Amino acid sequence: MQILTPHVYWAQRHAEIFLRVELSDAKNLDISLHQNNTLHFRALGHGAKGDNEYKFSLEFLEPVKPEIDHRSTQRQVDIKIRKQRERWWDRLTLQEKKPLFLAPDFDRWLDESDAETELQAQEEQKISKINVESRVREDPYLGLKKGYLFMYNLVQFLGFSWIFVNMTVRLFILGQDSFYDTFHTTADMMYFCQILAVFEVVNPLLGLVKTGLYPAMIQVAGRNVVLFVIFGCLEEMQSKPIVFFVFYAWSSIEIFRYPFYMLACISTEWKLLTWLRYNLWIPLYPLGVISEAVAVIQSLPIFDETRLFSLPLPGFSGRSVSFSYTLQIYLVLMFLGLFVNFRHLYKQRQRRYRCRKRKTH
Ligand SMILES: CCCCCCCCCCCCC[C@@H](O)CC(=O)SCCNC(=O)CCNC(=O)[C@H](O)C(C)(C)COP(=O)(O)OP(=O)(O)OC[C@H]1O[C@@H](n2cnc3c(N)ncnc32)[C@H](O)[C@@H]1OP(=O)(O)O
Repeated sequence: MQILTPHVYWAQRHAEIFLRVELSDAKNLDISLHQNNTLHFRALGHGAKGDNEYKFSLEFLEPVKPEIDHRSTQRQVDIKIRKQRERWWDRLTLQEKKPLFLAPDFDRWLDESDAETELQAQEEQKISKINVESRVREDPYLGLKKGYLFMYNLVQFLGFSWIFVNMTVRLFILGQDSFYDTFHTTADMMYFCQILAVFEVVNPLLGLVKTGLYPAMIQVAGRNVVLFVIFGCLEEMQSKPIVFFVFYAWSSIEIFRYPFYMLACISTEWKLLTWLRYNLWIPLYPLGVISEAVAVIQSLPIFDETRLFSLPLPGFSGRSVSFSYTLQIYLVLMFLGLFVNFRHLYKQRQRRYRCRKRKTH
């Protein structure tokens, strides 16, 4: 039997060296370290030249620790070696010329600055773990708070799911006809969910969640104006198709946002759900605001006609200022609110993916 050299791929971190030996079903592994910096490898396995004995030696640039971790899988042999001094190496081997059988492992490859970022992220993770653990020790009501938040999110999730499923099923069955009675079929549940949504503002006020207070206020107040004032008070608005678009935009995001929070309460994360929570708003938020704006615009002549909520002018008997003027100011506020919340959601998204990127690199 010939003795051959396998292909070896390598990568490093500040503290470790990773070697991947391309040898499947490796047996009789003999991996040893000599004089602190020379690795000898010998094994029987299936490599580039079929079933054979393969071996190689590597004299490392600097001394490494004597203990070697290795794991043989069906496809390869993974070896992890710890450096004696935690520092970045310019190359793997003492000899400047790279051995022919050695190549970078691009699956694991990081350059020095990426490796530093990874190290930093690991440190931050450790610190936040310690913080969480100490918070758990410090806060005797943490379980109660998490339980309350979990229940709150569950109820909202069920409420918005009911609305979303109801509207979707009716859309499939009735087509466009379903637009006209969205309000009559789903308003009670929407009232319930949006009254409950006042807790979106209460929760950060009580320090239960890290939500920005103003974005939450804008969100809740903005939706409740449309729901209770525009749709709730004007019967003429209730049978308009725009109700469908407003309710659909709201419920489409909430069926993902609330389960995302539920999982956060039990320290769990589903990548797809996180992705949906932090991306779906990009098309939905402008669509939602545009739909709400259309609803407000459609209500203006109705307020002019019915004089509902109009402000009596003192000294001008029988004359009043129509509520539609207030709503026109509100329309401007809406777009300011859209800007504030869009920026907030964008920052939340950046924050989430910055943390994730650090974790996965
Ligand atoms: C009468 C005067 C009226 C004046 C108002 C005038 C302006 C009106 C403007 C109206 C515009 C509104 C338009 C709107 O209605 C349109 C739509 O909604 S369209 C549909 C699309 N919409 C969306 O996508 C927005 C959905 N809403 C939100 O995302 C939130 O409400 C918002 C406050 C905007 C942002 O959320 P938040 O700041 O909480 O961000 P995060 O989700 O990243 O959470 C931060 C951390 O807090 C934890 N958290 C938050 N809530 C909970 C909870 N309930 N349970 C558990 N944990 C929670 C979350 O996990 C994050 O923690 P970590 O950082 O550790 O991950």
